[in-house]
Amino acid sequence: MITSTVSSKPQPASNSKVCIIGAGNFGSCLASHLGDSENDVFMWAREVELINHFNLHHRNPLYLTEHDFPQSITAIGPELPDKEFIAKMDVLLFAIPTQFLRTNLKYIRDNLDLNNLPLLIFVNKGIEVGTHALTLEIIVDTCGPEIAKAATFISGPSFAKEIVDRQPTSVSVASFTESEAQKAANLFHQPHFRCYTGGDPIGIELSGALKNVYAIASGMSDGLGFQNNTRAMIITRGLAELTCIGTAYGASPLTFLGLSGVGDLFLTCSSSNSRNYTVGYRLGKGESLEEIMKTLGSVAEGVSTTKAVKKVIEELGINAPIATAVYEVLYEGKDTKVAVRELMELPPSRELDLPPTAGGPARRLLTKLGMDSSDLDLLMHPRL
Ligand SMILES: NC(=O)C1=CN([C@@H]2O[C@H](COP(=O)(O)OP(=O)(O)OC[C@H]3O[C@@H](n4cnc5c(N)ncnc54)[C@H](O)[C@@H]3O)[C@@H](O)[C@H]2O)C=CC1
Ligand SMILES: O=C(CO)COP(=O)(O)O
Repeated sequence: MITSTVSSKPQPASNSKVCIIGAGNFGSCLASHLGDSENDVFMWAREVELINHFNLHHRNPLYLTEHDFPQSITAIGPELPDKEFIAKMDVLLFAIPTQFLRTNLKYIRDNLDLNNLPLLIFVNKGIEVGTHALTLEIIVDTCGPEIAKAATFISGPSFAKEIVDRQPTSVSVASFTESEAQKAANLFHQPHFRCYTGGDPIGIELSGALKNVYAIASGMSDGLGFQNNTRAMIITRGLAELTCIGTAYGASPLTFLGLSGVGDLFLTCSSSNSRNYTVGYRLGKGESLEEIMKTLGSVAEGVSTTKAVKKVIEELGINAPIATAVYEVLYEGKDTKVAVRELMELPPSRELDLPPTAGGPARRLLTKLGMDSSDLDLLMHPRL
């Protein structure tokens, strides 16, 4: 396992000071989860009305509106936390959509002290449009390699609403710095919430981002009126595509069999509680993407990620027909029924073929992180 040279704080115990950047469905869900176990939680929001309402009523007026939040949470904002505030935090957790992360990190970078770094956790599931960068790369670009190596990623089948209802849930937690992943796992662990640690942050990031694209495909199929066989086909072929893209990228194929991979793929492809599934379902019913986006009321990362994935697939020279079909429906106006017919008319092919040459994008990312090619072997064959 690779280690970072930043000097991070010791294991946060309960009574840790946690600052969550983002007060949407997942940010406020995690604030509630961590507030439940006696941490001092500060939840940053952009919306002044949300902050005032939350501090008065311990309810979020915009997201998870029925939930009573623990008294130990204080809403802060709309200015991002300053250096003095961050210096007091044991944990800084980012729960905002991927497309807004770079701007916010650029600001926060100047307020981070490398000699007294809080545990940094990222839970967003997407790929940046334009750069097609993973979150790890956004962190290297904005905060430098040492902070990126210490960053920890949490991903897996975890609807916000079900976590606050204390439904038994498990997630994957990965970092290049094992001790940071372990700290995050200990922090989040509760009787209804289990964490499994691993050393393939690139793999868990790719699975979290890509499953959203297949959730759109699955929703589309259900919206068109197809039934269980078709959904099972999309989930299974989606897993094959996802594993193929991820392996060519430089992640471990085994990661895609974990909670962040098949676990989250299965969840979001089969539930109308998923926003990405819902986007697909409504497209299948004939609504326009524009109308859906205007009325969804919450982020569906798969919509922007599909654009970035198209670039990744092209660069890798990978055949990913389902992701390509989703792109054509979302961005080239292809009719959903035509997309399905074309997919079904593809010639027979081998069921599972992992790409022979692997690892270009991951190798470039590791170079940015100051790691070498032997680290890629570690990444592709990690101790999961
Ligand atoms: N909702 C869920 O069950 C889960 C969500 N996630 C991931 O967490 C991330 C956040 O998702 P949600 O909280 O569900 O989204 P949401 O749509 O419920 O909330 C988005 C939050 O981001 C904030 N935001 C919007 N634009 C911003 C900007 N320019 N700068 C800073 N903040 C901005 C909004 O004010 C809001 O607080 C996404 O990447 C999502 O895929 C991951 C696991 C589960
Ligand atoms: O990632 C999620 C649950 O694990 C949430 O999925 P949606 O963003 O599609 O709602």
